[in-house]
Amino acid sequence: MSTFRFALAQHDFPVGATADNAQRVRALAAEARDRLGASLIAFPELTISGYPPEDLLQRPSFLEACGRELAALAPDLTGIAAIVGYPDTRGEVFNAASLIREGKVEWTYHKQALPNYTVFDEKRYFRAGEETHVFTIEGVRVGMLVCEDIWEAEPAAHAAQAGAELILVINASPYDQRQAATREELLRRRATENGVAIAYVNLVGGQDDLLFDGHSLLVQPDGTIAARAPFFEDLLLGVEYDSSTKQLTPIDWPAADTRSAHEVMYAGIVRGIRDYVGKNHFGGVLLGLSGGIDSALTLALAVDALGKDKVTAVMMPTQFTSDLSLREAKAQAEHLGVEYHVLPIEGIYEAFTGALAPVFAGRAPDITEENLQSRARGVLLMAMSNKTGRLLLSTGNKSEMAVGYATLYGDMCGAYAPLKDVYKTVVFALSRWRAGVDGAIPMAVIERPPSAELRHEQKDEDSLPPYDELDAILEHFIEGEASAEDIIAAGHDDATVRRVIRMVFINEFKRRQAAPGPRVTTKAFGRERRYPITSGWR
Ligand SMILES: Nc1ncnc2c1ncn2[C@@H]1O[C@H](COP(=O)(O)OP(=O)(O)OC[C@H]2O[C@@H]([n+]3cccc(C(=O)O)c3)[C@H](O)[C@@H]2O)[C@@H](O)[C@H]1O
Ligand SMILES: Nc1ncnc2c1ncn2[C@@H]1O[C@H](COP(=O)(O)OP(=O)(O)OP(=O)(O)O)[C@@H](O)[C@H]1O
Ligand SMILES: NC(=O)CC[C@H](N)C(=O)O
Repeated sequence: MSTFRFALAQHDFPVGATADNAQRVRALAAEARDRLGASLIAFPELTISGYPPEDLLQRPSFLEACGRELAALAPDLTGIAAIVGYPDTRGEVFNAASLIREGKVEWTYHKQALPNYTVFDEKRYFRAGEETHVFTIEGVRVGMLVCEDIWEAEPAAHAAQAGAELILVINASPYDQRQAATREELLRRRATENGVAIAYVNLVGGQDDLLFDGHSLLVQPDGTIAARAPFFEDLLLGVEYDSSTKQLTPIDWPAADTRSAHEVMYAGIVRGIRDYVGKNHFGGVLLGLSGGIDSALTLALAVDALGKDKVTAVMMPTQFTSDLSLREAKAQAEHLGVEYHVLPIEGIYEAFTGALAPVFAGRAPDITEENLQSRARGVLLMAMSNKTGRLLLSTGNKSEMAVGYATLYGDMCGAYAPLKDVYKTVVFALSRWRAGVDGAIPMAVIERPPSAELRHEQKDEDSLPPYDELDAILEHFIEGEASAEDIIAAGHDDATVRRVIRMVFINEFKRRQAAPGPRVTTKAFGRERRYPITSGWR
């Protein structure tokens, strides 16, 4: 009979911070040994470099630094073995996991399955490993896998055939709204196919447009989930494996997450803002607060991420700004306790149109004048960003980014776009939930009809289909890759479908210039959906 105790480090390992990441390995290994009595600790995929390091992997000096940090860990980790991920360079580069035990790097495993789809480009950087690896610790035979390895059947099967009774998978698996369910189903399948227990440890944190959710898992050989760690929290998790019963037992895990899917998405976006601002060393954020729902939700998210003292909201009214907008923007800013300014832009707008009058003589006002208002706001917000060192959040949502309903160099100004991958209908759902917690978003803002207030009595629905309909069409087209005919066959109006699809195609140029924002759906704009700007295909 043999039981052994190990630890899973569900933690953030920021990209490129090689020395800090190695220090975090030392600290967590000591804590796992002393507090949890663990004889092994496993860290997430590419621990030292962070994930994904992208083209840093093409710099020899970066690869050397990763190798150096890994080697320097060996003498420091005493009384506990550690599995640490890093890019291993041997002529070619491998996505590797090494076991450090008793002062030396005992072996190194190379990831066999390299993902090269959706947000992953691993074949651009890595050569695939070809060997199964099973090792013994405290009398238990453990199979070593790295992330995508478990998404294919063979690596786990080969480890089981080589005698593994427990499989340890270290991961950097990004969040999307369906991912947790997909992973669980997959892990159950691998456990039952091979009659092995599986311990799955995942990275946490925001990295540019990716969110890593943690949500580490323990799976019994019969496919039962023995434990689920909460989403988006840094945790050191203890585990006991009993080889006489082949069961895993969580030691001291926090209660399982009971949050709804929308609450988890909200928590992910909060984490994304906090990590983007913190890891890029900004003192805070600012945003234009219009009295509409997108900026109201963005403000609530920013305050939840950073605290009220690090957030500035600016109302910039014109003659088209309604009393409701002025009242509710002020009410929300006061309720949340953020720094709040009112900067009218009427004078700036008149100066612009006055300067342009000689060139525009004889031309009727049109969208040009609407865009000037949006751009005047962008100029003021960027000036405030320059002066205060606060980063500008842009407030556009996925529905708007899809159809180009935003002004280039206007409301598209900004460094990070928290709602970039959130459809407008989901903006409503998240806002209703958040308003219900403590009134962080005024109900009057949620219930009013969406309007850009760039001319009198303007409503979004004058120029766009109702958001329920728009989002349903967009989801078929973007996430589902459906054709116009498929979407029409699903019950949508022919002319509307064709108009929406046309808008998505012709607005690629705007999306290429848009700020990054956290990915929450199964197909986000950006690295995951790369369309040509110049294209004859409609
Ligand atoms: N293929 C292409 N490649 C590169 N650049 C291209 C281009 N096509 C146009 N352009 C350029 O882009 C310009 C047009 O883009 P842009 O200046 O942004 O202006 P545009 O797209 O014409 O207008 C902005 C749209 O956003 C809506 N809006 C604005 C502000 C807020 C909200 C809201 O409620 O959230 C909505 C507004 O109602 C309007 O539909 C053209 O004048 C041209 O310079
Ligand atoms: N009066 C205003 N004062 C401050 N910022 C504004 C104002 N009007 C627009 N903005 C900024 O421009 C963004 C886009 O605004 P707009 O109202 O045109 O569209 P929207 O998509 O309906 O957004 P929202 O729901 O926040 O109003 C807003 O989210 C806000 O950041
Ligand atoms: N880093 C990886 O190998 C991740 C790929 C995997 N399919 C996932 O999303 O979990």
